[in-house]
Amino acid sequence: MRFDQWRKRAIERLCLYKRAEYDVDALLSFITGKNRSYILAFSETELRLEQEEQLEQLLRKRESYEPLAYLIGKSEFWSLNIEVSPVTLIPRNDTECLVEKALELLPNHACTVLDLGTGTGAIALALASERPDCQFIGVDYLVDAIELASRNASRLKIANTSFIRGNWFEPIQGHKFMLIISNPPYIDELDPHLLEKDIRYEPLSALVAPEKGLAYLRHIIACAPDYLIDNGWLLIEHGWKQGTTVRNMLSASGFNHISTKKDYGNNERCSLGQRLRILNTKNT
Ligand SMILES: C[S@@+](CC[C@H](N)C(=O)[O-])C[C@H]1O[C@@H](n2cnc3c(N)ncnc32)[C@H](O)[C@@H]1O
Repeated sequence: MRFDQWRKRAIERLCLYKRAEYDVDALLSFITGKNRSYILAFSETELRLEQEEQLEQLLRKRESYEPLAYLIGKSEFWSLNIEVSPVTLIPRNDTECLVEKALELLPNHACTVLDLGTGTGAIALALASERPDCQFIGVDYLVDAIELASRNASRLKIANTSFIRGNWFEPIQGHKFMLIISNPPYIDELDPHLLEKDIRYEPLSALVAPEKGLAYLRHIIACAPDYLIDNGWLLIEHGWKQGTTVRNMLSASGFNHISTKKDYGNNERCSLGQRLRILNTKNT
């Protein structure tokens, strides 16, 4: 079968998807090793039999909503080509608003940043690519995620990152950071969206938190002041309905200059607060 014939049939089969054409071209590109321009320009090229078989298998998986990123093993985040795997979350476009905000918060001089629940390393790598003068440490409790993030760093040749396995702050005891950034799991385990289409394939370990989705947000916000230098910032992603609760948590932990940033869909997506210098008011 020719490229154009396979394309046409595959687009028809994925017609219920918003991005059917994009997905079909990505699969074709993944199997043939040719980019989209080549596929369109040389549309009469014949597929080999084994390529047709591989494409059929992938198309069936995509028809069952298996995410494209898992099928082709990569996803784009902040213009970086990130390797992904089902051990952790596929980086979301909305998370790029944390990267934007973090770049505004970072001072002009070199400093150290902690990315908690780093997954693929997407946030740390995006920031590190923009700020080669700073150091970025990513923590995740899954060894597979740490290996994935480290592979991404070496493939992208981003040297100012390191990835450590551990439970939230446990592996960085005694260290302090200018910025702590985190996209922790924050979905309530009873949220019906977890049963929907593509999201069913992503690991619950990256999505779900106890206490109606709030447990890890609460833990990170409560502990962060001990790991921030004076005037350092905490920037944390949360669900679009969790903004008020997260702002209250930040306030209860003594943060100042608390605010919330909306994502590209105009939903509250991340909140931030600054740990101001604790002044010693006693006259000694
Ligand atoms: C929502 S994903 C975020 C991944 C990545 N930062 C991103 O934005 O695409 C949350 C990540 O937190 C990690 N995680 C869950 N519990 C953790 C814990 N107790 N300590 C450290 N990381 C944890 C998960 O393995 C997962 O990779």
